[in-house]
Amino acid sequence: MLHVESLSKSYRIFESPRARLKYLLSPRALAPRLHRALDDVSFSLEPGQCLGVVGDNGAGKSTLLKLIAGAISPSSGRVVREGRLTAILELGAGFHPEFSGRENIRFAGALIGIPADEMRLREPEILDFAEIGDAIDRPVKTYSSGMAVRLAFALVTSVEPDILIIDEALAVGDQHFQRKCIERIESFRRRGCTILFCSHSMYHVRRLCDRAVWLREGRVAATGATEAVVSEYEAWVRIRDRVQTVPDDSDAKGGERGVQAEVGERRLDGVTVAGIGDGDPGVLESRDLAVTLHARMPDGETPALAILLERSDGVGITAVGTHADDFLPVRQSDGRWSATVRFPDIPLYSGEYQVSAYLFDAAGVAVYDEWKHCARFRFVYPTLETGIARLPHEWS
Ligand SMILES: Nc1ncnc2c1ncn2[C@@H]1O[C@H](COP(=O)(O)OP(=O)(O)OP(=O)(O)O)[C@@H](O)[C@H]1O
Repeated sequence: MLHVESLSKSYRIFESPRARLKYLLSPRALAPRLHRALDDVSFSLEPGQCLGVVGDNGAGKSTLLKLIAGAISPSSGRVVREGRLTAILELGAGFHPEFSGRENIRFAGALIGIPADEMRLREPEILDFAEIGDAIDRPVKTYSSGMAVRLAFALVTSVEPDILIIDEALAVGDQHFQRKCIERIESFRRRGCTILFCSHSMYHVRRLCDRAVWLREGRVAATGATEAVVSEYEAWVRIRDRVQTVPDDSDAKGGERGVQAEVGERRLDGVTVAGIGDGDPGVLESRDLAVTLHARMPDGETPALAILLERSDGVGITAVGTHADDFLPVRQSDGRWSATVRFPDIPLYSGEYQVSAYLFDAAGVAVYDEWKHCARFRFVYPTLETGIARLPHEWS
């Protein structure tokens, strides 16, 4: 239904409007800087699949959706799609501000290829869904952003498309409107409509999408089943939010330091999980889970070490760190720092689990190194209950 192949987009960045004009008038003028907003993105969607597009502000989500909708053209790569596509790209974009909502409905019909008389037939249903009352005959420039998006959503979904693109449309609606939108999106999906849904609301992405793609600085950071991708993104956000500027006297080049930082002297140097048998993943042979972390730090600095334990589908179980538990890692004779965390009689159910390791500064603020999913294991618990963890409990 939709095939996106090595899609990239670079925007030209001009120093000023004047520089833009000069460049347009004379190709020999100073060439603009290029900003790569999307870099080599590929995926395919089948009919009825709903893809959530997640990522930080400026990660390239809207650029991707605009390219798929054909609103802008790619610098390289291609989009192959079938059937009728409709899109809500930017709130209210496409509406003419001076004209009324009703007039805009008629223009929009022409734009999405619906004849005027058919559009008139659909009008009552659109008005009914948008629920903006008399405002339909007022100029769109007087609408609140919530009203504009109600009308945009009602309009775009008045004809069932084969591919529907929704960029952040639910964010401004109230709960009643969000519920209606979700119901409509779900009914489209059941009937085989392919949907791309971009949102900062992980709740909505989890609710609506069966697949997700996480964009980071224009590149695909993760893609796959929604829960795995969204949890990975959320874990990364949690870590990133703890990041602060590294002091000037460090070997860092300054600025904000993310989890991908390559700080040569500050790095993880080994992670082991005790008692994992052969296999992929091997079975944890003990009821206790013990993870040992090793790290290197420059002389005079102490590290904080942490692990994140997740189910293999990305559902987080727990994150623990030496800084939070007031434990100082131990300096070994070879100069490495080490710490072992032990979970006695680990309260998990049978399943596959993964461990990620992190190296922080002593306060647990700056992230120096991260080994994501560096160890995996299977845990076998001899009863049939399911869930995330076995909570201590009692009956009475
Ligand atoms: N027309 C443009 N000209 C120049 N740069 C642009 C243009 N449109 C977007 N960009 C830049 O491209 C990058 C990706 O922007 P995009 O709008 O796709 O991000 P996004 O993930 O949708 O962000 P948000 O969550 O804030 O909507 C950003 O750095 C943005 O500043």
